Amino acid sequence: MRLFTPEAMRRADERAAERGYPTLLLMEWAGMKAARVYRALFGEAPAVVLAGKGNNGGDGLVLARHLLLEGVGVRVYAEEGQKGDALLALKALLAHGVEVRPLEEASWAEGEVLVDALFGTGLKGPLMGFYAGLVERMNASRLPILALDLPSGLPHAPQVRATATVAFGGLKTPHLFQREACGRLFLAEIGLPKDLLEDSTLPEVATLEALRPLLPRRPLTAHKGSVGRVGVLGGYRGEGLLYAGAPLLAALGAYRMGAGLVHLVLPEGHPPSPLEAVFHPVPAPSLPPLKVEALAVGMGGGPWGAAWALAALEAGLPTVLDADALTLEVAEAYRRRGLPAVLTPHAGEAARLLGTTPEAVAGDPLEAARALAERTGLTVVLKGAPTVVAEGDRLSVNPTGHPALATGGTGDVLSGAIAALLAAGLPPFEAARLGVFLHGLAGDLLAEEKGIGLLAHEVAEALPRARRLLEEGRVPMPFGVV
Ligand SMILES: NC(=O)C1=CN([C@@H]2O[C@H](COP(=O)(O)OP(=O)(O)OC[C@H]3O[C@@H](n4cnc5c(N)ncnc54)[C@H](O)[C@@H]3O)[C@@H](O)[C@H]2O)[C@H](O)CC1
Ligand SMILES: [K+]
Repeated sequence: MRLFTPEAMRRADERAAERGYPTLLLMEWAGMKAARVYRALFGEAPAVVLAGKGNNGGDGLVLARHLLLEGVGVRVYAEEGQKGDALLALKALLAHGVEVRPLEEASWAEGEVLVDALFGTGLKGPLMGFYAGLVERMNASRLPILALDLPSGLPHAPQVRATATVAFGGLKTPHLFQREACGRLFLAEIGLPKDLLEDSTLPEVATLEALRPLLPRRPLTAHKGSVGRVGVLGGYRGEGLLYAGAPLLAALGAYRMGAGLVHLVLPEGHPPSPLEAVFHPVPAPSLPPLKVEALAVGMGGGPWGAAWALAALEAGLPTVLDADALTLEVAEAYRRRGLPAVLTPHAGEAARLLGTTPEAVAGDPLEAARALAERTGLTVVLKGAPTVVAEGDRLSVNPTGHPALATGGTGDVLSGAIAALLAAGLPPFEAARLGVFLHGLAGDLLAEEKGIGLLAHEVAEALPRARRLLEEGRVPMPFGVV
């Protein structure tokens, strides 16, 4: 599945029109499907439709007609000046004898549901004046709001804070990156030809269908040396012992993602855990002989982070570079050796590597991940909500994951999990997408059971369940499809 920018969606629309597809049909399906979602969420509750003069407003006028036909009370306030399909939608509604009042008179009462059909993908710049005021009044009303296509105002502020949003045709960037404003998310298929939705120049939204075939198969004859062994190099022994748990959590992540054996290379005196690992205490960052197929490097390394990474380079293996191993010098060394390496920065680390601010990275994570992949020539996992995976000109946005994952050590578990998939033979882009998806799903499963307050080792423990759900094709979609 692809992630659209408003421009890309408009392009798909235009190409359908060029082929002779009547765009009024798209609007009819959009309004009809949105009315279906409305009924499922709000039943018989009366609607107040607030419609702009563009096609987003047109969708709202179609929805109003469908609700009316189903016997739901509807009051419509619309801006003047409809053209094209939106004008036809207005005429169809008026033919039913509905009174359409000026938007300036919009008011509502307890028990009603607001339908936000003010602006969709055609919005240019932030809302001001009357529209900003209207959106603020809608949000202050405390009534449920169903947003059509996009909560009006997105991607800027102010914006409608919707109870639910129905995306038409495809998900657009704000649906995943400004999720909070969207409430419950639904994706409505509106009849666009499928090939127009499969534009390979657009980022991917990672789905069950795309990731399931990547899961490494485990034959009956498997043994611990045949399913992928991982080496974890990290930890620091100097002034204080920082993040002593980090490499141990990476080892857990690797084991729970199916590694046959995990070797832990740690500073002498480091607590040895988990019991299942093979320990290699060393006085300073170095690479003992290891029989492994992939490495995870840097966790808890502190001032030793880059030294661990440069020592690990000699193994010539696929490697996950995390935390303190994330420097431009290290990335350049891996690129020059032509080694498949996966960098796993959060926004702060990515900003440091790109020479910008964490706010700039958080403001456009797709672009930041792409730029970092270009700058380093490596695979980048930019951790966030949502996490973005970038390699060359490929971008993948991960739809799983829960705010409960925002806790110490979950990133270390992720690095170990990706290393296990590299060790099992997956190429870096595939290992990263699959690891990120399952790690997020493990968080979703746990958060549903326990709520906020997860521990990173519990996320590792939930990885096998996430993997099984994916294997069986039973991963719940993070959005409804109508
Ligand atoms: N996905 C699809 O294939 C389909 C989507 N549909 C819907 O159409 C809208 C996009 O419609 P468009 O007419 O291009 O734009 P809008 O309705 O979002 O708004 C245009 C309207 O707004 C004015 N405007 C722009 N910026 C501002 C601003 N900052 N302040 C005030 N006014 C502004 C502009 O002048 C226009 O008048 C899409 O989201 C879907 O909902 C189709 O229905 C079917 C196919
Ligand atoms: K809208």
